[in-house]
Amino acid sequence: MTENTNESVDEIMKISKIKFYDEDESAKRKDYLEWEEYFMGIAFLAAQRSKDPATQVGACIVDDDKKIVAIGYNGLPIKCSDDTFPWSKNSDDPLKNKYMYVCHAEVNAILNKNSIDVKGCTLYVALFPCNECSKIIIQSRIKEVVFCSDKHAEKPHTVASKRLLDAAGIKYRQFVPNHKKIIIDFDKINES
Ligand SMILES: Nc1ccn([C@H]2C[C@H](O)[C@@H](COP(=O)(O)O)O2)c(=O)n1
Repeated sequence: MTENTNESVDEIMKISKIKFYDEDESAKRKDYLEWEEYFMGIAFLAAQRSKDPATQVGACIVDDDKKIVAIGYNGLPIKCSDDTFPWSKNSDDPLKNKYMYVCHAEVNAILNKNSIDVKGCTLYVALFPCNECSKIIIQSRIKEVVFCSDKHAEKPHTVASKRLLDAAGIKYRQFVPNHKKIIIDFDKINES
């Protein structure tokens, strides 16, 4: 009985290693994007839609089946013209700065979801979420945040944000890419 079982395990192991092709000539491509690079790449691509001249942020929300359920980037609310509201950040008059008006990428992604909800999903975002976004991340029951940059780690809005996420038991971790750059070349498809 034991012998038979071991034999079948050996058989399965052999079958799982069978290659139906010549290894050198037809193996799969090696420098494909890992899932996390793909999701963060989508977030960075979405950021290119942002009209903010200083900082473009994108977010991509993914469910447990690795399906993208939401994408967003930082921008003005619907019907608030990109050409009417200010994009500056250093005016002494707060009403002349963008901060009063811009919706953050994370919030836009959550509001634009194409699923019923984002419960249990993972949020990929270029910049660590601020405290206001974290409140909404928590309330929408996102389970994990993967961020690229934490360049505002010392600022109160990031410190507060981490306190909120920690209290709510939401995990967050920094994205570690294999590829430092992803290039989109619209001409490449015409090659070979
Ligand atoms: N997690 C974040 C952080 C920032 N944003 C947006 C909000 C502004 O449009 C811009 C930040 O402006 P800055 O002061 O860096 O010029 O990025 C976001 O969407 N998500």
